[in-house]
Amino acid sequence: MVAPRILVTGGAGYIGSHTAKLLRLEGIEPVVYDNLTTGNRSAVRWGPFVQGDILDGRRLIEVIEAHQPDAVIHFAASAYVGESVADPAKYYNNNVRGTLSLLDACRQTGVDKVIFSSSCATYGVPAVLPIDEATPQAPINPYGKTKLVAEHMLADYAAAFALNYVSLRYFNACGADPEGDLGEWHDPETHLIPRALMAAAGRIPHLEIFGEDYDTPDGTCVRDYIHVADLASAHVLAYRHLAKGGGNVALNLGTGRGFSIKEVLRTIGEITGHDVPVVFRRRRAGDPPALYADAGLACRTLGFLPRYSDLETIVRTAAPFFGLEVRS
Ligand SMILES: NC(=O)c1ccc[n+]([C@@H]2O[C@H](COP(=O)([O-])OP(=O)(O)OC[C@H]3O[C@@H](n4cnc5c(N)ncnc54)[C@H](O)[C@@H]3O)[C@@H](O)[C@H]2O)c1
Ligand SMILES: O=c1ccn([C@@H]2O[C@H](COP(=O)(O)OP(=O)(O)O[C@H]3O[C@H](CO)[C@@H](O)[C@H](O)[C@H]3O)[C@@H](O)[C@H]2O)c(=O)[nH]1
Repeated sequence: MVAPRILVTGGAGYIGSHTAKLLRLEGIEPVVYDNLTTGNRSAVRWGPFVQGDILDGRRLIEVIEAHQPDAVIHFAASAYVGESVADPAKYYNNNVRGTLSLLDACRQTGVDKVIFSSSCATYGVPAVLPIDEATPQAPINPYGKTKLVAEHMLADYAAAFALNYVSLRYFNACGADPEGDLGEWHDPETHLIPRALMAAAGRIPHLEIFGEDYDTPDGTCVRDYIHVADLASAHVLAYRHLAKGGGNVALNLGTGRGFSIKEVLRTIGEITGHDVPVVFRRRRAGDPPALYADAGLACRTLGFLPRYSDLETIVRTAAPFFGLEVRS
C-alpha cells in the first residue's frame, strides 16, 4: 500500500512542524506548504518543502496536483490576538481569504479531507467554564472572528460539496518536542511561556504581565496550556477519523485545567531554579480573563488523551531552548 500523504499548510511553524514530525513517525508523508513569514525552513525535516502562499490559489492547485495528498492539515494563519486588534486587515486577508483560497483549491482538485487549526479564541468571554463545544462562539478579537468565519466556511463547503473536516479548537499551545528536535521559535516572540523563559534566562530584562486586575483568583489571566506534542497527536487521530469515514466535527483540545500567569511563573521558578523578573502593565486588548476546556468530546470522538500537558513537563521540554537547565 502507498503511504498516505498530507499537505501541511503552515508546516514550518511551531505546531505544524511538530505535527509534520509525528506524521512521518506514523508513516504518513507531510508535504509542507509555507511562505515562511513566521515559520522556519530549518523546522521542515520530515518531508518535502514547498515555499508558497495560501493566497496563491494557482500555486496551491499545482502543488496538490503534483503531490496528490489524501488530506490537508491547515495551520497557515496569522495567530496573534493583540496584533489582530491593531491590524485586523492582515487577519481577515490571511485567515479568511487564505482559507477560502485553500478550500477552493481542495474543491477543484478533489481533496476531500481537511483538518483545521481553530482556536478557543472563537468563544470570546464564555458565560460558563469549562468551555464545551456547545458554548456559544462570540469572539471578542479579530483573530478569533477570522477563525470562526473559517469554521463556518468549512461547514458550508462540507454541506454543499464533497468535503469532510475536523476543526480543532486549540487552547494555549506550549512546550517543545520531548526529543529536543523542535521548539517554539518565533521572532519576535510574544507568547507567555517563551517570554517568561527568556526573562528567566536573562535574555530580556523582565516579563511584562498584562493585567493584574482580572476577576480571577490572583488577578492574572487564566489559560489552559496544552503541550504541542499532544496537539500533534490529535492531528494524527483526526486524520485517522476522517480516513475511516468519521463525521464532520469541531473539537476542543485542552486539558480541562486552567492556570494563572502567576502559577505558570511559579512552576518555571521551581523547575529552572530561576525566578522570572516581572513588571506589571495594563491589560492587553482582546484578552478574555479565563479560558479552559471541557475536553471530553475529543476524548470520546478521537480517543485523544494529553500525555505531556502538565505544567512541569511543558517547562522541562521548553526551557532548554532558552539555555536554561532543568532541575532533576
Ligand atoms: N499557538 C497557539 O497557542 C494556537 C492556539 C490556537 C490556534 N492556533 C492556530 O494554530 C495554527 C498554527 O499556530 P502556530 O502557533 O504554530 O503559529 P506559527 O506562526 O508558528 O505557524 C504558522 C505558519 O503558517 C505560515 N503562514 C502564515 N501565513 C501563511 C500564508 N499566507 N501562506 C503560507 N504559509 C503561511 C507561517 O510562515 C508559519 O510557518 C494557526 O492557525 C493558529 O491560529 C495556535
Ligand atoms: O509577555 C506576555 C505574553 C502574554 N501575556 C499574557 O499571557 C496570556 C497568554 O498570552 P499568549 O501566550 O500571548 O496567548 P493567547 O493570547 O492566549 O493566544 C494564544 O492562544 C490562543 C488560544 O487561547 C491562540 O488562539 C492564539 O493563536 C495564541 O497566540 C494572556 O493573558 C496574555 O495577556 C503576558 O502577560 N505577557
